[in-house]
Amino acid sequence: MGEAPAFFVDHLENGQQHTNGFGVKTEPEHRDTSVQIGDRSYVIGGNHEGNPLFLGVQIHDKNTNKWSTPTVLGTGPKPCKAYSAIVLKQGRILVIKKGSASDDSIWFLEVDSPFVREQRKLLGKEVVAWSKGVRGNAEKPIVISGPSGVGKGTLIAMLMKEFPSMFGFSVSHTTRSPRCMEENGVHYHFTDKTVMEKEINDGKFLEYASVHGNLYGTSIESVEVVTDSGKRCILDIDVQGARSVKASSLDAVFIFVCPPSMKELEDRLRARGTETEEQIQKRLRNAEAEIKAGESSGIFEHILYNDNLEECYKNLKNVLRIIDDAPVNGVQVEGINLPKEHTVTKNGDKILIQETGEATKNNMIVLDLSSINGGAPGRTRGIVLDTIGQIPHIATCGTLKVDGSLKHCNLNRFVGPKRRFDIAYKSVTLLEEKANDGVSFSTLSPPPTLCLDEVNASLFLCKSLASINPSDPDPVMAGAVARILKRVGLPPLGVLDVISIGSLPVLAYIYFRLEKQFAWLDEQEKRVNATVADMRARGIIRDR
Ligand SMILES: Nc1ncnc2c1ncn2[C@@H]1O[C@H](COP(=O)(O)OP(=O)(O)OP(=O)(O)O)[C@@H](O)[C@H]1O
Ligand SMILES: Nc1nc2c(ncn2[C@@H]2O[C@H](COP(=O)(O)O)[C@@H](O)[C@H]2O)c(=O)[nH]1
Repeated sequence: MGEAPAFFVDHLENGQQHTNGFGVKTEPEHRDTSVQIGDRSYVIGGNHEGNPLFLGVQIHDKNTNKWSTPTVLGTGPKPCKAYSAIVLKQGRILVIKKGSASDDSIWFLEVDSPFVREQRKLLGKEVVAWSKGVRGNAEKPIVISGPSGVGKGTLIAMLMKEFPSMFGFSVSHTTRSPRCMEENGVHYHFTDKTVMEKEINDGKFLEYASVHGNLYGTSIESVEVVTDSGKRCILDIDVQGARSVKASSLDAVFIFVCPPSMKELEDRLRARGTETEEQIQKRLRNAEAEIKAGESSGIFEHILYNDNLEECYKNLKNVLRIIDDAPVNGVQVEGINLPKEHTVTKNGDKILIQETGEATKNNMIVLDLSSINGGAPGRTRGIVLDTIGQIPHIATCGTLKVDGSLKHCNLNRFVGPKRRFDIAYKSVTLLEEKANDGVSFSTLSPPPTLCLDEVNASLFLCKSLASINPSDPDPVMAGAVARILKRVGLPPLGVLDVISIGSLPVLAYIYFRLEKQFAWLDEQEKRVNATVADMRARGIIRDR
């Protein structure tokens, strides 16, 4: 039997009032939240440097007893009245806005992620980064690189024309002059070198590089704008930029486009007629190094050869596994509003959000972070939210004989209302799933709430909503059972183990009430034993 309890209920008390000596502007009815990571406390609340549109973040260092305001990268959430915060792996804090609209409630504050560490080094100052949580099956952004004139822009234009609701283009910044047909804000954000350098220093760029003598860069905002519109973001950037994005947490698909030959590349550049002879020569010189890097740097998962345009476009669509013109990026199937007043409980990658307050309906929501990807800069994608209603997720429950300790509990046979199981230590076999065949089963468990009042120990077999990793018991069920326990005023439970019914993984939760009511239990057991004996005689259950 697994060691129990394996489940840690870790209620974070939020809404603490902080005196930080730093003058965080907090409205009286607004509550700050503080989380501790190592020697640092991160206080989230109020507004950032007096700007009412940006949620404030302050850091308190225990060692120096000093407060500091970090440079905040990415667009953060707007302030609201209160937050829940939970420390996640990899230097990230999950921040849930209380009482916010469903598409604005889940945020991640990166305080020591690889991206933040990199930016801290680059900018030489304290940095934190926000990324918004995007629900649903979000597709990865796409980075397309290749030498100038190979046809990247042409391929991207074809893709956006055929699938207008699926893809959005990340509009880069550049210090080069616009070409005659180019529009500011559409093809590029044309900018001045000093302005762009300042913005780079302020941490506004996901990546930037000097390309063919000009500065080019992707601002964090450009990527966010596309992602927020529900589209899959395409970045047309050079190999240096692709390298930077690869090192970031954008988690993109990287595609490199090669020309059939240098001669053909030169012909295309000349035919385009947008560069002077000197610029063409420079671009061609750079092309050789780019192609070499593109083919051998390990950055790119896919290399496409753009000889015949139609063919190359078809290959691009194959690589992107495009099926139809459905919106793909972070589109919510249904909006689940998080309760205004709630507590959060963390177990592995799952966060249980339990409604609290006077008018509570006892709703519970599970925020599954096991499939998240991306992060700052940009969005954290792949969040799954599920609601848990009342008890029905507890499929079956029954009593078990306990000889005093969890380690020695003896799981005998258990008969459910319409199912028959053969329960042995750590395994449950579903014998039959139809009605009782005339065998009069006594269901050991009345509805769970009653059951808890009347027995000294109960085993709950809980159907899992999703597949269960044995080393990561599902907090959904733990939460559901915890709620029942709370209702009947009983202390927390321990997770017994993950077992399986056929191929269906279930969690077995055990509750001990080491006092009284043994008589009832004994009576129930007698009934069960009689039933089991009857079933064995009829060959319905078998011995293990
Ligand atoms: N397969 C192809 N065969 C012939 N011409 C092509 C092909 N693909 C693109 N072209 C042409 O080559 C020229 C360069 O293409 P495009 O502007 O798309 O290149 P690019 O890779 O985006 O260049 P840059 O990096 O400079 O923006 C365009 O005139 C385009 O019409
Ligand atoms: N690193 C980045 N490279 C970029 C970006 N936007 C465009 N580019 C690359 O620059 C060259 C030249 O572009 P052109 O429009 O002047 O022909 C091309 O290879 C682009 O891929 C950027 O934001 N970052």
